[in-house]
Amino acid sequence: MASVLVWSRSAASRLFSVAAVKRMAPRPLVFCGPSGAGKSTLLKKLMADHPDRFGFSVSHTTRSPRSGEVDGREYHFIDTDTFTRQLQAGAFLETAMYSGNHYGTSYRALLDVLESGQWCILDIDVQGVQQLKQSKLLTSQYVPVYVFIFPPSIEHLKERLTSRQTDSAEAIALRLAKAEAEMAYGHQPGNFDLVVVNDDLEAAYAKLNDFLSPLLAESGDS
Ligand SMILES: Nc1ncnc2c1ncn2[C@@H]1O[C@H](COP(=O)(O)OP(=O)(O)OP(=O)(O)O)[C@@H](O)[C@H]1O
Repeated sequence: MASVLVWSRSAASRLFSVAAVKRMAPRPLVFCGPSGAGKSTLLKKLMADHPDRFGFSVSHTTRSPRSGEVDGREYHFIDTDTFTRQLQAGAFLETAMYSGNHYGTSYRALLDVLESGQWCILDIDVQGVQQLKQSKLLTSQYVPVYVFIFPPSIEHLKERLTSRQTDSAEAIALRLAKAEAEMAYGHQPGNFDLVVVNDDLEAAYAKLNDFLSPLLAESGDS
């Protein structure tokens, strides 16, 4: 009887520690939405409210480094042949092409952040989200949280992109053209765990934070 009790205690503590390990696992946080919807603005607030809980993975790109950019810090800068080889070897979780250059998030880059104990923010477009949803590693081991940020309207989006003053008129037109299809994907039920309309910034942030805070608490102190 005593030995059964001893076994039960150790079994219970084993079970408890397995549950604790599961509970502790940080998660990939996927942020999607049209350019100018306010993803970076909301992420900045989230990171300020939960210091040290989030990290960004370092992507690979075939574009040339800009002045001040350091290989391995802003991006891993690689040539097209290397990108193609790594892509064929299955190194990337998601890839995209912008302005004639390849970009990709490698499994390794994501795992580096998660294994350091931080949630990993993935600010990616709809194609990236679709690729991520195919990933067996993510669905079985690391379950992402998918968030979509909507602007109040296309008119607001245009106004925000224009007043941000970071893009040419041509680039803004391209971003707006892409926005409609992206928002249609965001509207489809089941594609995202949370959708937020970023109209009033404080209200939008409160909705995001109310949703994420309990999830963060599950994987450590928030
Ligand atoms: N709720 C809001 N009301 C008004 N302006 C906002 C709001 N949220 C963000 N903005 C402004 O809109 C502009 C676009 O926001 P932001 O750069 O965060 O968008 P983004 O989705 O990260 O875009 P991108 O994908 O191009 O990086 C910024 O100038 C930002 O200050």
